[in-house]
Amino acid sequence: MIKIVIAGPRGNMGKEAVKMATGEESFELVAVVDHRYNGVKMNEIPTMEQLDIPVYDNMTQCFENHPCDVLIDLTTPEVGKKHMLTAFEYGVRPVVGTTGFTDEDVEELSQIAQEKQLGAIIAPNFAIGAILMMKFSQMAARYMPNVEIIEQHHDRKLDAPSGTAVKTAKMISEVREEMKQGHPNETEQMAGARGADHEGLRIHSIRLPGLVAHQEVIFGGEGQTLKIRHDSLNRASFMPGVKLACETVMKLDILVYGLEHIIE
Ligand SMILES: NC(=O)C1=CN([C@@H]2O[C@H](COP(=O)(O)OP(=O)(O)OC[C@H]3O[C@@H](n4cnc5c(N)ncnc54)[C@H](O)[C@@H]3O)[C@@H](O)[C@H]2O)C=CC1
Ligand SMILES: O=C(O)C1=N[C@H](C(=O)O)C[C@H](O)C1
Repeated sequence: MIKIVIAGPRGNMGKEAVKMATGEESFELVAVVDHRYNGVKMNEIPTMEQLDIPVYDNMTQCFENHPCDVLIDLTTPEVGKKHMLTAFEYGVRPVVGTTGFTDEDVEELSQIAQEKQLGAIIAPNFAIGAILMMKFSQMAARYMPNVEIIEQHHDRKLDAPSGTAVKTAKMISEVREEMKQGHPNETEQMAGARGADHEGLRIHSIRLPGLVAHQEVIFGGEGQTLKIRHDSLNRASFMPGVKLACETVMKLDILVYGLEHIIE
């Protein structure tokens, strides 16, 4: 039985993760952490799943009262990092879907995981199809290095570009030399028209109500284009990946950044 705590249980992802964790026979949800509520049960909060599970507004207090194996964090980057540091102190393995971590954050957290020999997973995208989209894009970039990313998300999203777009760009950079794209003399008539620049690869972020999470990676070559696209149509699409991460993190003694390292 893997004992789990979830941070962010009222969020889009947190709600889905609560359903997943309580629906799995080998998982036990022991508590949740939400910055607005403390000392109540989930079923006393109308916006939470109606469960007889304690709610804390403080991770330390939560871990003191409920020893557990895995923390699932689905909050914001500042909060997620703090939660991870507390989890490491208590020997709890973090599974983090929260996006917006800097390279320095990931490096710092990796070092701590290594020192403590404690498993941790930060996954910018838990959807299996999105992992494949990233892997296929890396494969295509070897042959078609002119590439741009268009990511589309709901308008409640805080970070841009998305964690998935940043991870895709980094994976492409492993096989593509830094290269400026477009006309050498191009200018932006309006700031931002050419999107964000990752080693010459452009990333464009669209935010609109009605969207969930979508990404298209477009490659251009002489007389041809290639488009690799993934769409998450709901948050349930992420849950098989969250489940797999919770199971896998128990066998790790380092931090793994990206589910592509787990799905071979
Ligand atoms: N890795 C993946 O596959 C996915 C990652 N995400 C990421 O997960 C994060 C959450 O996304 P959503 O659920 O859509 O956002 P959301 O805004 O619906 O939920 C975030 C929740 O965190 C809670 N929160 C904020 N501060 C907190 C604190 N100190 N302690 C406990 N809870 C706190 C908020 O109350 C809110 O309920 C974002 O960073 C998003 O980019 C989202 C979808 C998929
Ligand atoms: O905020 C979201 O919704 C999502 N965030 C992740 C990201 O930033 O890539 C994963 C997915 O795209 C949904």
